[in-house]
Amino acid sequence: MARYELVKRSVALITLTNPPVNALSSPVRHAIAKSMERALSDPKVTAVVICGENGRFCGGADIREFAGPLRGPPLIPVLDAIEAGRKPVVAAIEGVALGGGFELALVCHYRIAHSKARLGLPEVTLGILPAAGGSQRLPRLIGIPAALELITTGRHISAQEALKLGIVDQVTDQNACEMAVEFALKSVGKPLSSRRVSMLTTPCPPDLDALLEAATMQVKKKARGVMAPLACIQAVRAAATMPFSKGMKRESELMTTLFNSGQAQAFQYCFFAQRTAGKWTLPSGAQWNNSKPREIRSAAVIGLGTMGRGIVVSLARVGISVIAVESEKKLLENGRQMVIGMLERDAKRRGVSASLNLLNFTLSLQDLKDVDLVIEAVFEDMALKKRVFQELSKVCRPTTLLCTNTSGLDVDALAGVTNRPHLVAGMHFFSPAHVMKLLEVVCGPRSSSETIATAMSLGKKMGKVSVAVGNCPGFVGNRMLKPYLDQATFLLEEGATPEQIDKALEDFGFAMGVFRMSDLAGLDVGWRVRKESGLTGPDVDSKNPPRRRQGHRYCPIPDMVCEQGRFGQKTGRGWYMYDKPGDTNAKPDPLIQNLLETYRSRYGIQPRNISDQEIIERCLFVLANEGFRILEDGMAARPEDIDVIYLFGYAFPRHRGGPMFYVSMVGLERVLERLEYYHQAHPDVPHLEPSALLKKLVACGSPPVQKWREYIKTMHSHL
Ligand SMILES: CCCCCCCCCCCCCC(=O)CC(=O)SCCNC(=O)CCNC(=O)[C@H](O)C(C)(C)COP(=O)(O)OP(=O)(O)OC[C@H]1O[C@@H](n2cnc3c(N)ncnc32)[C@H](O)[C@@H]1OP(=O)(O)O
Ligand SMILES: NC(=O)C1=CN([C@@H]2O[C@H](COP(=O)(O)OP(=O)(O)OC[C@H]3O[C@@H](n4cnc5c(N)ncnc54)[C@H](O)[C@@H]3O)[C@@H](O)[C@H]2O)C=CC1
Repeated sequence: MARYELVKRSVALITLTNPPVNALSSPVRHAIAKSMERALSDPKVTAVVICGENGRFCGGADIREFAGPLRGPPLIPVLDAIEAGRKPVVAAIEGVALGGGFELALVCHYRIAHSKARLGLPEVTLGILPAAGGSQRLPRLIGIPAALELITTGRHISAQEALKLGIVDQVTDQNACEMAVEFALKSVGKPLSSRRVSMLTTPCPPDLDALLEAATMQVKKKARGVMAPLACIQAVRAAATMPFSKGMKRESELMTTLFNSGQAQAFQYCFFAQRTAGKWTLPSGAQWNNSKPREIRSAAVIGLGTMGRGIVVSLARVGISVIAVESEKKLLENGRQMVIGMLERDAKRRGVSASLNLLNFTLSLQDLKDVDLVIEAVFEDMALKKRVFQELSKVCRPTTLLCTNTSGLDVDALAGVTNRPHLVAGMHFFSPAHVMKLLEVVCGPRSSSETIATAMSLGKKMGKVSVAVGNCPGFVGNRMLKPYLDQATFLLEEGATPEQIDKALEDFGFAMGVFRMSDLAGLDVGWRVRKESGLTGPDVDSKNPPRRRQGHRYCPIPDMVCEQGRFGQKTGRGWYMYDKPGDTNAKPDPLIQNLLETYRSRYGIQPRNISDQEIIERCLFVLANEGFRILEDGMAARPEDIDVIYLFGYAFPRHRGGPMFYVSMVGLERVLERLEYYHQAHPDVPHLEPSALLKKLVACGSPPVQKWREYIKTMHSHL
């Protein structure tokens, strides 16, 4: 877990050896403590260098250990002993120094970093704070404003920035370990007291209170209801106002509170869920570690509308040459200008040059003969998409992968019109496609393992979090969204207002409630889908009983809003009103209140007071209930995949862990009981009926979410 060697006759070289990231597990902490004791007591040793094996200094605490009781030596005394030692200790930072790894570097007397190294205190992203002295030492080393920013955001910084801030003493392009040994030899005999960061006085700005207040306002606005950044600010205040030992006590108290809050568990669950999601499997036994992806050098995107443009940008910025196709000259020119503008802005932001030379624009599918992969993003119209796929099948070479960005149509039906159904899959991006991190990779029953491996790997290359899902209407994310949206509108019928529902969801942690979000996305999109699926329209409305469609309860209020030309922010009116089209500042609209009152009185609905608790339960329990059905149907492999989809595609608050983790924390028994209650009250809403899997899990004693997979015995697994 750590190797000890004597180099240059007098330098003890301690190498952390815990792949893949040299995390500070219990055996590693033990090995560091023992190695330091040995180095400090050996008269031959005049200096010490600490480094990590395989070019990675240290990725911090072993996060898996947070789930159990502390074993082995605690980290703080191990670190204190390094700092207090009478021989100079140099950290040789290659790869990463994160969290506890950064704190380990901070107790060393000198820090040498490789130019490609990245440093940071990402604890806040795990729902905790740097509690091995990081919150107390960093402000002493670099001052309050810089430390506050790094600790409250968890941002990773480059070696160059670390040098500028005074965190590292030297940056090198050569072997950092060898440089550190040379450096250590030169530092022998120099006084160490000024190198012990805990002994420094925190440089305290005169406007400390105002600074901390501004930081508090900022994190409250950015991360509603999240405790960790606020605790980080309090810890930094302690570093500014207390002696080191008292500050350490405060740091530990704050850590204990966070550890016991439930939020830390949610964040840590998210960390592992994100990594688990990449580990896809297919019923054939093919999976992530036994299937080889193809290399994609060239691609084509068909349709340069909202989605196509972002997809072109996502591909081009990772060096893939793209042919973009439109149906008309004017649309092609418009799309071209939009894509170039987006790529230029993106490149400027990242400080690189825009890869415009990778782009080609055309009106003819004939130009796609030689591309490795195609992503179709034309209108959501099955007949049109089938025509495009038939044409592609004729034009593209037989090995070209054909993917669709459909948000919910049958991918296998598209595969069926081609001469290569095994090379067809869904690549479902989220809007805006060059910004949103989620990619649902839709595995049709005939998609080959190579096709899925390639789509997943291309997603990763584009910086997306890719999740493999089965082929069912709406796939995973949009399939779950429908019952959630339905509940929100049913609550409007029953007496709630858009503002009240949004506030309840925003207090829960969503950055935007469902109605504000719908105004941003555009209400016409859903309206078109409802019209196309026969749920609304003059013909349908006149032939169906009011407030019922296809045998179930139906709320026509969203259609009525659209009929008034209220499509959301873009028209300056939607569920809210805006000063002008395109404005983002949503204000309650008396016309919507009127519409709701008239509607209720027309149907004889007596409005009632609806509590925030009911809003949260009905919207979110029904969301998770559909998630259980998706697991039963085998359309998602595990609850973690559903949570990742909601975290990255629908901005579910991370401190709640995702819909499935959230209900597991509420308690499955309680969720079942409330769904039964609401279903009894609304028997014409089938989505409220508790799913068989939820009932089964409760009957089996409500196991933790990580164990649900053992209980999901699907008849027809699609993944
Ligand atoms: C009642 C309680 C009271 C409490 C009292 C208070 C006293 C407490 C005192 C001391 C506490 C000390 C706490 C501490 O030290 C805090 C920390 O250090 S928290 C950890 C901070 N570090 C991080 O957040 C880094 C996380 N990792 C990453 O960001 C990336 O993995 C990294 C950039 C390092 C590498 O990225 P990449 O190459 O893309 O690889 P992967 O991300 O895919 O990871 C590969 C593999 O490794 C696993 N892994 C990564 N980091 C860790 C880790 N820190 N611990 C465990 N495992 C880790 C990752 O899961 C992957 O494995 P899979 O099997 O694929 O999942
Ligand atoms: N808008 C969204 O938020 C999301 C949409 N999607 C899906 O992405 C696809 C595209 O959606 P949007 O970009 O929103 O639609 P859009 O209407 O903005 O763009 C579609 C584009 O396709 C072009 N097009 C139509 N037929 C064509 C043809 N034969 N050849 C070349 N170009 C053609 C149109 O001219 C138009 O520019 C749909 O399947 C949609 O369901 C998926 C995720 C999110």
